[in-house]
Amino acid sequence: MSHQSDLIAADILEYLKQHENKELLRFLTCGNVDDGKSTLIGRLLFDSKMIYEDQLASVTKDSGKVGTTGDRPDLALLVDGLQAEREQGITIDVAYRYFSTAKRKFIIADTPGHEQYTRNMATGASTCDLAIILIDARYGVQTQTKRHSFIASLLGIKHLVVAVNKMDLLDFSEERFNQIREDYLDFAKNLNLELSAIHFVPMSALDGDNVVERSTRAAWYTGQTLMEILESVEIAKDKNLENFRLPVQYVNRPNLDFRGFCGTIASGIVKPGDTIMALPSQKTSKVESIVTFDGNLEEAFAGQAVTLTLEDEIDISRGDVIVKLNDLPTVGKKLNADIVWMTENPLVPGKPYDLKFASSSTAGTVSKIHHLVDVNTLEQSLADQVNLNEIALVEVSLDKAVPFDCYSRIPGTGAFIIIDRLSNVTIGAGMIVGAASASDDNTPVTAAEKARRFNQKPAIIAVNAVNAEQVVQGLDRRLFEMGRVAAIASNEHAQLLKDAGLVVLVAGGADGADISLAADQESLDSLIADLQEQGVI
Ligand SMILES: Nc1nc2c(ncn2[C@@H]2O[C@H](COP(=O)(O)OP(=O)(O)OP(=O)(O)O)[C@@H](O)[C@H]2O)c(=O)[nH]1
Repeated sequence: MSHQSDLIAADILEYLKQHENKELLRFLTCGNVDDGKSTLIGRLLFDSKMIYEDQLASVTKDSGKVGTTGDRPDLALLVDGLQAEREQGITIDVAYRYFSTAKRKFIIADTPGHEQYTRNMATGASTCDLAIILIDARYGVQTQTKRHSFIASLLGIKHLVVAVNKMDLLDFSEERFNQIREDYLDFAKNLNLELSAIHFVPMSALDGDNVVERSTRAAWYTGQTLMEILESVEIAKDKNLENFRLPVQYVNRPNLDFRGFCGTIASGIVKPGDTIMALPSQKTSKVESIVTFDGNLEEAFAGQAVTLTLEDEIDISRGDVIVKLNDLPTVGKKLNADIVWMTENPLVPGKPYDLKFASSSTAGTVSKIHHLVDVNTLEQSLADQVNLNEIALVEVSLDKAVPFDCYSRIPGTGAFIIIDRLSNVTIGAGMIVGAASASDDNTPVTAAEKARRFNQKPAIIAVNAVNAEQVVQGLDRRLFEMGRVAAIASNEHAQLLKDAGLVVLVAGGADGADISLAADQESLDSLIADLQEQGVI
């Protein structure tokens, strides 16, 4: 639903244009049962005039019968459609509500509390920019508050609003508010959160103090109201514009003359002329054009849905990732990740699962549980299995090497889901912490460390032989196994790679080949020995 605007009557096209260009903020609300979550959402909608009159009339009528607010409309009933379904036992993991104000568009992820909280919250939070953590001012920071905050930090939510609610019951005591803020900050310093990005707001969702309208009862509070925060918190700079990653969702080939790779840019910026590499094939080319519905773009960045066309006919399929040549993700078979377990059957090390990454799917196992994290106390403990709603740091071993990033840097290519092979249901979600090397399996190797190593001694293989594809596939595997990333390039791009300061070996073929090789194991071994001798790998 959208706010009322005079422009709707005066110039509907202009209104629609403005609306389309408004920034979208996704947030989620979390709190204990009865902290006032439904009342708060109802109040946000009501005070921003996003309730239709007939809805209000019906809520007012129902309030007398089933509400908890006497003869005032019980705004919690606005959020009741969901509740009714819950009571009928229909499982709804996350409900999304949409609204807009003159400044922004909003999506609220509303997750039911109760026993399955971790799973639900992880699902709702994974795409959110901001989380509202509700605290009942009478009870202060509770175990649940800590749990929600931990999950929010794990999922990389950058902005938190701690809504200290029901302040009307405590006469808007400044002292109580400050105490809660201190308690919360004391706990939050152990989390991966920027403390200065945490907002605290004293409010009464029931009476509307500091939700949309400024409270007259808390004159001591000079900060923003909740709505002011939601409308102004800076989220544009949360986007990673440094590391280009385009997971390919679809290959558009309407006729023989056009081949475009479509997807939503997970991070970074791309321009025509950029040299790119497709993973896992490691073929390189240059961006020819960035095509969108509204015409070609001079550049595109994180969050935009685009179609790239390339200068060369290279083979890229759905599930591949397009990256820039000078900024590659880690490619490997072992990684460390925080995982949230989402099903009754516990996670057991060694059991085969299917794992789905932004770019590709593969079979694999959890090879080691480093430790469980108690979501309430943040304490770590050893365990031989992970149960429903538990969170653990684990090592994952994959059947084939996949490209990946650290979740904290690039969530789009730093997350994966674990799928049950029989039921095809998602049973876990993982946030990648870094690569895990086979030789040093106790110490996580971060993606940055891996990149550093890679940059020191890159091994780029350029090929033009007829059977080179086959050869390089074998070579790739060996290089991956040795913890090195190799790249395949056409000869044309070999020069580009050289210009970029990378080591280039031209394998096979005639023109100017440094090394020629055939597709047999012996040649492969000798090539590897050569590379090792030269210190390339
Ligand atoms: N005094 C006071 N009561 C409030 C306030 N906010 C909510 N309440 C009351 O607290 C009770 C619980 O509110 P809800 O909004 O239903 O709480 P909830 O967190 O959504 O609870 P669940 O939907 O059960 O998860 C209701 O009786 C509300 O009227 C507030 O700011 N002040």
